Amino acid sequence: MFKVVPVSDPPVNNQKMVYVRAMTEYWPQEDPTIPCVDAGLPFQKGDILQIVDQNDALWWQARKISDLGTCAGLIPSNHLMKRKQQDDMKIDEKCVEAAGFRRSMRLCRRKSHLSQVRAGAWCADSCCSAVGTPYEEVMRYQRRPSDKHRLIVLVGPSGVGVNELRRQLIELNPNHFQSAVPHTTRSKKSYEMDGREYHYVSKETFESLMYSHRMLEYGEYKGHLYGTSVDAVQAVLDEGKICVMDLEPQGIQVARTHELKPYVIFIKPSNMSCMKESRKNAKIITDYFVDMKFKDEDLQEMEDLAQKMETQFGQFFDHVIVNDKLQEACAQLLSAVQKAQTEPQWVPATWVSYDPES
Ligand SMILES: Nc1ncnc2c1ncn2[C@@H]1O[C@H](COP(=O)(O)OP(=O)(O)OP(=O)(O)O)[C@@H](O)[C@H]1O
Repeated sequence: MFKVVPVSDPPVNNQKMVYVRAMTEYWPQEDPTIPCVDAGLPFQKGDILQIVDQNDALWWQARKISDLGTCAGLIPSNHLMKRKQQDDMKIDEKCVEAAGFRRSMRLCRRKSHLSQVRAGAWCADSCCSAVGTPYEEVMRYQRRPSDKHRLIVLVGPSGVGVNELRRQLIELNPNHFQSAVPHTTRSKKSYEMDGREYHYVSKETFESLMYSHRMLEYGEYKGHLYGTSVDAVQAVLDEGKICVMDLEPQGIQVARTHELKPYVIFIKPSNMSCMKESRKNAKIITDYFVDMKFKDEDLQEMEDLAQKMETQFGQFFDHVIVNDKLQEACAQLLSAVQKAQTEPQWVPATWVSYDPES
């Protein structure tokens, strides 16, 4: 049975329009259970959908907001999509593959301790999100000038230029952009100052932050713990500045809270031939060598990892920047960061209607 909904504005029957972010993808052609393939609406992770009708328990009608002029199409209801995901054994295969993500020792982040400790978490986190919430209800949010700034999160495969872009952005206006000061359990060096390079804390203090979920990411390196706390980010935001941080992608879900309202930017490598040209003088730091030149296999590895990140975490990316020419990427980053703070954006509905009492 179908209900035919004419394309109209305002909403039919004065129903409140519901908007959702697709946390998974859907291809009607590959779904043998859809009542009418031609009526199906294909969508990708991260697409924002306007739900036109959700009266049927199994099949909803929706439009993509990028294409509101077109007719609504059929999509599986929340309930049906969850059931499909649970039945779909492919999810398990993806997990096995994801669990194999390792940054090589050769092309390893300086914060390699983080990736090593958290590598196993990629699998668990991504699968939870896959079977947990097929659709996340979203609303338009526009930051008022009196509100704190949104946290800017940069994500990307190791070596793509996340740190370089963050550095360049901060250099443009250090009074406006700032990184959060990380915590460490290692002892302070003579030239360092508490609260400048790091917050130097005991293992007990660090662990209590970890267990009370106040660490956005953390890991161990040469026997010492390192991490970035929610409070360190808040301290930057409380000063009226924009906090810019890079995160491993599995940390995105931890950061996605009403308090931080992160805007996630994925930094992506361009194609191999462009990368070979733009990175011919670039240097990377590995666990063993400082200032190594990029090899072809490093660039290939970067491309592969970027693809996997997009497949697994693309639903969380608010914006994507291809980092080919550095100055262009930097200009794009500045513009995206400004838009995130001044223009309406889709965010989880719970961030807008947040009730601290509930
Ligand atoms: N668009 C670009 N063109 C040329 N060189 C670049 C570009 N982007 C970054 N680089 C250079 O590539 C190298 C690696 O960049 P960066 O350290 O920022 O990588 P990353 O993504 O932070 O990874 P890691 O955490 O492993 O260092 C640096 O030498 C940086 O200056």
